[in-house]
Amino acid sequence: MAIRHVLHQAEVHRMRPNFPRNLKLTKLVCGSSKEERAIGVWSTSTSYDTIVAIATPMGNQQGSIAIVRISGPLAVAVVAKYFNSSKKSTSQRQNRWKPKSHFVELGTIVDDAGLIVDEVLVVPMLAPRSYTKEDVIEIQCHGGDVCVRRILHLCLEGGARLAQPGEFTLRAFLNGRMDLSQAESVAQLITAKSIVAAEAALAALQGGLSSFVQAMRKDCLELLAEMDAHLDFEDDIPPLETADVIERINSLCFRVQDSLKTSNRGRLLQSGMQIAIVGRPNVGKSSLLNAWSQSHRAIVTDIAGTTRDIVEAEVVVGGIPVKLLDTAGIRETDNVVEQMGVQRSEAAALGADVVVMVISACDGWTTGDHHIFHKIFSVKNSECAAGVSVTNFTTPWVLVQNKIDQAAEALVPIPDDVKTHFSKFVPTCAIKGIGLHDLEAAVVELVGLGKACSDGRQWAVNQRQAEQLLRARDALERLKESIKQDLPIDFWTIDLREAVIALGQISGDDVSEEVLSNIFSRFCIGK
Ligand SMILES: Nc1nc2c(c(=O)[nH]1)N(C=O)[C@@H](CNc1ccc(C(=O)N[C@@H](CCC(=O)O)C(=O)O)cc1)CN2
Ligand SMILES: Nc1nc2c(ncn2[C@@H]2O[C@H](COP(=O)(O)OP(=O)(O)OP(=O)(O)O)[C@@H](O)[C@H]2O)c(=O)[nH]1
Ligand SMILES: [Mg+2]
Repeated sequence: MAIRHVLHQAEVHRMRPNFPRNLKLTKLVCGSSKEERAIGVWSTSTSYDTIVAIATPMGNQQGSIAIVRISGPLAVAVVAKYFNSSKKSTSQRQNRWKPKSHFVELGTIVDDAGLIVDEVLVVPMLAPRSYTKEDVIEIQCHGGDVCVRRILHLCLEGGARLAQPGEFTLRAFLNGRMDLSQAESVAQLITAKSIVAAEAALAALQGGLSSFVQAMRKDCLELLAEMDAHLDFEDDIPPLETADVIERINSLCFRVQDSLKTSNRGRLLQSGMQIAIVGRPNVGKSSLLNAWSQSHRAIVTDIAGTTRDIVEAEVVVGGIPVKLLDTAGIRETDNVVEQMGVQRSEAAALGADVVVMVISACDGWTTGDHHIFHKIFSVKNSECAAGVSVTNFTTPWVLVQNKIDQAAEALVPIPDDVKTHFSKFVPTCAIKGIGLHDLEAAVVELVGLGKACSDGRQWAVNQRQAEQLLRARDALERLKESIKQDLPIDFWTIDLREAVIALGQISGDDVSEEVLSNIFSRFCIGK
């Protein structure tokens, strides 16, 4: 039968310091009935039951060692049922296993029938000195699915329940080990596909992003307190200095904007980057892809219209994986196959994170170039205007002027109205590999990959965090407007409160159950 505890809010916060204060919690459930398990990640993990999961990969890869991790008040009791320590003297004398925190113990796992299941190492980490701040026991057993699954089943029979995805880290968050942005970075670290991405996640895990956001939230709260004091005791305190308030809001806006700048980098670290190489036939797009990827992926001939389909090559730019897309030369054509190729080229350019447009330096800027540019640029821009990207990040365009070996001058004149839309101009000679270094440097700079090094900040915000930062920024902008229009202080506090809530959605101080479930359900089991 399930045991139910009814706890007061104060008691909840004593036991779970990071429990979001905006969530009303009237009842904590402790038990394992079907009905209670069906309540979901949130409700079950706010209870005090004991969870267990396999923390190491399962299935396809065969590891030599695997770890079963248990966390919760019954962790010691569950393991004690099955663990037979090789330190016989103590365990036999007291007839009960007494784990010593942070000391590894060798022994065997023995099932109810007395059969040895595996020889294991057990690592007890007793509350609060553990990842979840609860009693945690790790059982390190032999790899392969059999041992680890048998031990998992024993733990389940012994009184633990299977952990939901991300539930260990959810507990680490609720119990005050880390804030929400740090918890999110744990998932980012596990799924990182490059060293740079891992470094960014680690910087956030170490609290870089948390302290930045928490400092902003604290400043907002202080300002809010001053405004509230004015509303309550207007006559007793000197009036608010508008200039001072505006200055403080400006500083906040600047910091919000500063952190938003990392969001494009965050997106690219998470998912990699696609660069489309577009241009007229025969300007040297395929030669450029081959030179950049140091391969012969694409066929190169002096016949215009050689490339008909998208040709992909993988390179690493600024530490992140990049997919280069060589496309069919874009031109008006009656050939059906070539027409389809041209459509694919345009689609590739529309989906790319960076567009590299290649022209031939010996031909200069031709009407064909003009046509291609306007066609793709107008469609891509209308997408941005429609709000496809959260941070209004517009895709950078790079103009590569190829075949400089045959041109009279390195940089051909480009019409002014076109020139402004290109962020970088790079002269190259694809067949000799000249200018590729500059091209990479241009891309790194344009997508903000280099910034981490220059100001020492490595973390980058994810899409969810960027959305909240935008919300905070808009609220602060509205606040400035209200002050300028001399609206009553009540109006100011509405916007400022909104900024506080938005920042609290990043730190986890103000966060809905739905958002938490959403974040943690994307973790892997055992984390
Ligand atoms: N075996 C194992 N390896 C692991 C983890 C784990 O949980 N188990 N980690 C899980 O993510 C990561 C390491 N992170 C961890 C962070 C904090 C604590 C911890 O127990 N902290 C306590 C105790 C510190 C002490 O007393 O030395 C604390 O800070 O209070 C453990 C692991 C990666 N490697
Ligand atoms: N001199 C010189 N020739 C080049 C250079 N880059 C490419 N070429 C030549 O230009 C011709 C066309 O090169 P490709 O790379 O096939 O051109 P493309 O833009 O892919 O052409 P399509 O696939 O038809 O759209 C080939 O003969 C290349 O050897 C360069 O930098 N200098
Ligand atoms: Mg080609």
